Amino acid sequence: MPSLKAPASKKTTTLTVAVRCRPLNGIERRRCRNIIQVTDDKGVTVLDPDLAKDYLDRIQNRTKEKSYKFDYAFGPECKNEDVYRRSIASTIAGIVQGLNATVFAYGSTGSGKTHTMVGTQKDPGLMVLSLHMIFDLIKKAGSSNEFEVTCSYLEVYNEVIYDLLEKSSGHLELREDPVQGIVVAGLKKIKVKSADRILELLNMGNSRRKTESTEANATSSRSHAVLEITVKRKQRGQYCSEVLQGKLALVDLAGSERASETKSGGQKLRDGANINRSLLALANCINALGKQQKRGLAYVPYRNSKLTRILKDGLSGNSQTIMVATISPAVDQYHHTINTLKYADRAKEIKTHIQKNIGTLDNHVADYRKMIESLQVEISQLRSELAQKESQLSLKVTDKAADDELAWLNILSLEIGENVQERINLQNALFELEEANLHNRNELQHLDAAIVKQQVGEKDDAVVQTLRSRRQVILDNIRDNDEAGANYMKEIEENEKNRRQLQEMIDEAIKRNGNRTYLRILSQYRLLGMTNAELQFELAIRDQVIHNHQEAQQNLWKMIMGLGLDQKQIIDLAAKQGITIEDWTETQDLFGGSKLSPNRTAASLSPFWACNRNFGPSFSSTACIFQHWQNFRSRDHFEGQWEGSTLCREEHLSSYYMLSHSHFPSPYHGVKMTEEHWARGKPVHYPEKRTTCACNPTSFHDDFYHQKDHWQLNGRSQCVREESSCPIVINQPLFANTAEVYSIVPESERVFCNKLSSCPDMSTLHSPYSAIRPTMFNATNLEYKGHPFNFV
Ligand SMILES: Nc1ncnc2c1ncn2[C@@H]1O[C@H](COP(=O)(O)OP(=O)(O)OP(=O)(O)O)[C@@H](O)[C@H]1O
Repeated sequence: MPSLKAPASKKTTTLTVAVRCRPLNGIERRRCRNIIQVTDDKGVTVLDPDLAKDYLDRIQNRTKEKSYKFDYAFGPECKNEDVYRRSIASTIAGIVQGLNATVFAYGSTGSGKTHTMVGTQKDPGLMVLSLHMIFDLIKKAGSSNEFEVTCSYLEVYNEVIYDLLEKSSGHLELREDPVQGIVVAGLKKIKVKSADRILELLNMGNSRRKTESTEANATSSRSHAVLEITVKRKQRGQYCSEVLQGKLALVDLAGSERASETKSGGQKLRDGANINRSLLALANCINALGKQQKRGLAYVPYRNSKLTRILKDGLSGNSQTIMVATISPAVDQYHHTINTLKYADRAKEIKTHIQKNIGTLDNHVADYRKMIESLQVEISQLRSELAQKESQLSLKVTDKAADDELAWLNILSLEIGENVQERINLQNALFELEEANLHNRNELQHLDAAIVKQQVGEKDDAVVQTLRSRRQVILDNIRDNDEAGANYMKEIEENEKNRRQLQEMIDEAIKRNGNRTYLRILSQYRLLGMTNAELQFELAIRDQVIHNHQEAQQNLWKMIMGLGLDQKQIIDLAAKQGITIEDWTETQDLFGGSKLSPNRTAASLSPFWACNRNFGPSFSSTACIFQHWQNFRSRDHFEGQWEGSTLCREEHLSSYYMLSHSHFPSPYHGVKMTEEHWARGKPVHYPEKRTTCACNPTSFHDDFYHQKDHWQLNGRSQCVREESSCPIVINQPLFANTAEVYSIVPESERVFCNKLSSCPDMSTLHSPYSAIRPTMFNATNLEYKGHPFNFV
């Protein structure tokens, strides 16, 4: 069981924003006026672009001149070295100490992003300078430390991720790892021993990067490039020393432009639209994050583009982040310049949290990761086998129609992959939105209570006014988030429609074709099956991490309980720290079984419950379903029994996870119940041992067996007792199936099943209180087990 570890110290910091103005180029010097003044090492003034002002503007002193202050400002005379030394170097030094950092250049096309990040031979950019510094620091650290440096380089082009260190990279997908955050599955990570080796790789990657000549820039980057350097540090010769892991992401964004300005068409126009989509998503994230500091929980739409998902950590997670906003001094770039400075100004508000990454991986998580790695190896083997078979096939193929068909199938399989990824992404977005709104609703409740208290008692108008305006902000957030949720739902519907179309196309192809194509489809399916398995393992890891967190939280609660504080004192103390206790009953078994706070509403429950309620069947049936013990709480039968919520969770088709929620009668997990544990239908003794079980549904029935007085599922007792009036009392087995969740409300001696989600009608049960998964307790099953458990 994981123990509660003292957390590594976390420091909240704001994004560092540096503005850099490039010099006018030859053509601009002849044709344009310079409108940028870097007033000091922090200030930038954009002069009014209109020299000929109309009379009214002049007499009213109206001007478009604007001044800004940033952390750093660099004029046209500054070299990359100056930018690096003043604004970046100290952050880079943290990488070898186990800290994360992100540096990205943001600005319109031709404003100098690539010049700043990549640079030239004469004026090497921030990527090159950072690498040299990292290796210098490693050298200085001496022989007592052991270092491992790895490097990856990717580009996002037209919303597809490519590996720039691979000669002909396929499409790569993003994966959400609960420990590492967003990772790019299959991205090559090369171990490097010197800065020169990385520079070699960098040059190779840059030569593969998509660039085009546009009206605005002769070598305009059409893709967003991310160079990531990971530095692991360990004390040499020590068997079990801490491993520090620092990560540096250096990002060169593609240029944003208007199609009309770049005079682009065709493919270029498509690139432009996708580039702008990513940049728009980035701008929206900056907006929301900037706002969030002032407004509470507004949803941040990271999921709207691959770029923002990749940059998520740099924008709000564990990273010291530096934004270099690049601007052109040319008067005809006035609007772009103001736009860039506006976002740079907003970005100053963004907060991130920096924390040393100290190796503390649990063994089982590492095991899962190994499994994923071996699966990935298998997938890549399968891919190359497939490629081999295809080339053999194509040697024999003379028929053009068949070739076309194969090409079509290739596109189709890519589309299937994208469709699945998109659906997962959208559903995760819904979860996040729901969680954000849950916090908002919670705060709303507290605010309402505080307003009523003020109005009834102290009557301080200023306080009431402040509370009311905060309330309005929260209401706005809820509305915005609900709107975003509705849009995501629409996108899910659209995605589902596409999925059906793809399925129909495959069915049609199978019907029409002979052996070869059919086999090909099967191979593709197998490949997708592997990817699916990989995704399920990701979920398993996530569940495991959630479970560990719950355990750690429980230990924390124990500690708090040990201090002898009562419920109110704890809530007050937590509120002072800005912490809202959402589910008080989670703590109740730690209070020695005392009953607490029965008056909860959906808003104060755990997020899982509310997500089920708010999104209804279509949401829950595709993501996860949760059931709440609350259904029973008001009933007399349950006086004195547990009243916490139970979380049952099923993900995808092949894995079935049941997480112990601490207030679920967790003392019983993994423990066989015997007579002495029961008195008048209630448990009287809490054994100590706890486990969480995970089992495969195919073996569900076999694992679930009945013994004299208890049912047991993979080591978890289900507490069954026989009574004369009703044959079996099942006290608390609550199960969720992908599309079926039932609660059973006790009605005197009878129990009625309530349908909570889409499922066939359920019969009435002869049992005072129970909730069951019907597929498990069907009549045959019970007859087979020899129990008089009757369906009416
Ligand atoms: N600080 C600078 N000093 C000298 N030349 C610069 C500077 N910044 C940019 N340039 C020059 O301006 C031109 C455009 O710069 P760059 O390609 O870096 O722009 P960009 O913002 O990356 O454009 P895009 O978004 O289209 O890729 C290049 O020729 C580059 O050498």
